[in-house]
Amino acid sequence: MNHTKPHILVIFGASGDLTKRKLIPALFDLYKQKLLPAQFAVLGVSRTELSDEEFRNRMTEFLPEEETHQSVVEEFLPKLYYQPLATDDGYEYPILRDRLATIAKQNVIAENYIFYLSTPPKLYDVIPANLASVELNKSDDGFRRLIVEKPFGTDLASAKKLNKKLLHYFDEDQIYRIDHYLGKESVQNMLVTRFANGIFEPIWNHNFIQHVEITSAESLGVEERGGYYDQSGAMRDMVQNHLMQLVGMVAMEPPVVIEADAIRNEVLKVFQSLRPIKEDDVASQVIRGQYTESHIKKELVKGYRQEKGVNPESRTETFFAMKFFIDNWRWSGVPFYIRTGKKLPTRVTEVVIHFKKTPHHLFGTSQASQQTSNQLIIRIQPDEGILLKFGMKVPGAGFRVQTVNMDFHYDDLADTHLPSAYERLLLDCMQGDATLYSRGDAVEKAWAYVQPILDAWQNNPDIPVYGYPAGTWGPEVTDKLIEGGSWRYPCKNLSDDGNYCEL
Ligand SMILES: NC(=O)C1=CN([C@@H]2O[C@H](COP(=O)(O)OP(=O)(O)OC[C@H]3O[C@@H](n4cnc5c(N)ncnc54)[C@H](OP(=O)(O)O)[C@@H]3O)[C@@H](O)[C@H]2O)C=CC1
Ligand SMILES: O=C1O[C@H](COP(=O)(O)O)[C@@H](O)[C@H](O)[C@H]1O
Repeated sequence: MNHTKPHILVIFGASGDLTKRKLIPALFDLYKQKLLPAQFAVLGVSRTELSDEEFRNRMTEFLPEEETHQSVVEEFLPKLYYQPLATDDGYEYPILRDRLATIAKQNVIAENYIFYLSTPPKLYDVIPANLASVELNKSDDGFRRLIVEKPFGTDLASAKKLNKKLLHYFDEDQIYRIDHYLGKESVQNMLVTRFANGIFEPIWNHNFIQHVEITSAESLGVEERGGYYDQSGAMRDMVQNHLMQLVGMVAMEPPVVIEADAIRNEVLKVFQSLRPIKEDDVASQVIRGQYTESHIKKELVKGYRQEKGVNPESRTETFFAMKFFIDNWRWSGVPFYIRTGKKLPTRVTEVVIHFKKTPHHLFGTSQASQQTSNQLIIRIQPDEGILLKFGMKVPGAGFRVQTVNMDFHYDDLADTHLPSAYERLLLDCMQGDATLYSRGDAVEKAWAYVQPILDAWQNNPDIPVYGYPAGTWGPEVTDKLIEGGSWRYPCKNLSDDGNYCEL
């Protein structure tokens, strides 16, 4: 059943990269699956002069080419409209209000509007103010929702300021702060793995878990985004938002119900329980790195400082790793390790739960032959799935133990469409479900947690930025972060490791 009410989705920043690469293809996929209401329209808005027809033509390039879709594409395109507008000029907003009313009338759409901010962040407070100036922010007759893209500020102070401004014009329940990691099917599956399985739930705590490792690696560098990235770095780009949200999902208590506030309350509690990092401990608990020139598969690869838009003396981190603790009943004493970086050997995001070893060594005399440490690997991407590693007897004489795999891959499910993160999140917002969107208080709490790290880096130039050759797993010193253990070095396929590893 389609629970989505008729509405118009207004995309600010419609001539930009995100709109063409992610938003329009996601909307098309929803349309194809008949998940959009019959009365639905998209109004693209930005300064570039384009007609409706020109906008439709531009977007066509980003829709799938398969012949079977051509008729669907032809049905979909007329739903797209375009309005050139100086988005930062309040005087132009009556034009927007009138255009919306006309589209609504033409298509018999009730005046329900979603405003998507896909512009440079400097407009995130300007556009809501301008919408309010023509009373597009509130209505008694229809809904008004605001989707805000990341980044939500660049530090704690700016995040608070942004929240305050947004809340001046929209209520919290109208605001949808997007974190596309929460839209990933495999991230949501973490809740199901944890809370729908009697075998996992009882052991998900400090009694059974030795440590938790979270990796989000990218093989790409900064590509065309050097200018943006050099002002941001891995901490602001990936850690404060996506990785913190993953930590929330792994560590949260069971919510009372699967509803937005119940889940978001539990995520907030995790952030509230993070043991604060002291500025003085940053050098030992946190590692930052930057990729340097190297050869990957015999090809010379640029170092970060040679990338377009990057300061040749930049100290911006393209790699980040950290050890931290969650001081609550469930996680007392369990170290968490996270790492993320660009130009690492492969693109992979996964959570590895390392279970404690058995209390007594029964089999064999050497450490290696006696025990395996069981691992549960939740693969977010690619090859989405779950892998359990456990010890089995090597057939034959004696009792030698070897580690074997039990795995599930989403790909094995026949005919299952894994929705893209934007597809899922857009649909949720259309249905008024904010469960997979970040709440303002949690965003601020996440910033508050990482702020001492940013301060330490700013105040203490002696904290090193370690170099690592592009195509490697980050600075060598990262290996020493995990006490008594080592990082998993994942391959493209979830189940591969050891002697065979396709990257
Ligand atoms: N691209 C991506 O994959 C991701 C992007 N984001 C975030 O989404 C937002 C949009 O990103 P992206 O599409 O890549 O950005 P682009 O630079 O490609 O597009 C920016 C858009 O904003 C419009 N715009 C309106 N007013 C202004 C103004 N005053 N100055 C500059 N541009 C203006 C531009 O169009 P015009 O010049 O015609 O007005 C353009 O359509 C950013 O905040 C980014 O951080 C987040 C995650 C991923
Ligand atoms: O938000 C961002 O995420 C992407 C990584 O997203 P993924 O879905 O491909 O894992 C990252 O490349 C980008 O720098 C960052 O802004």
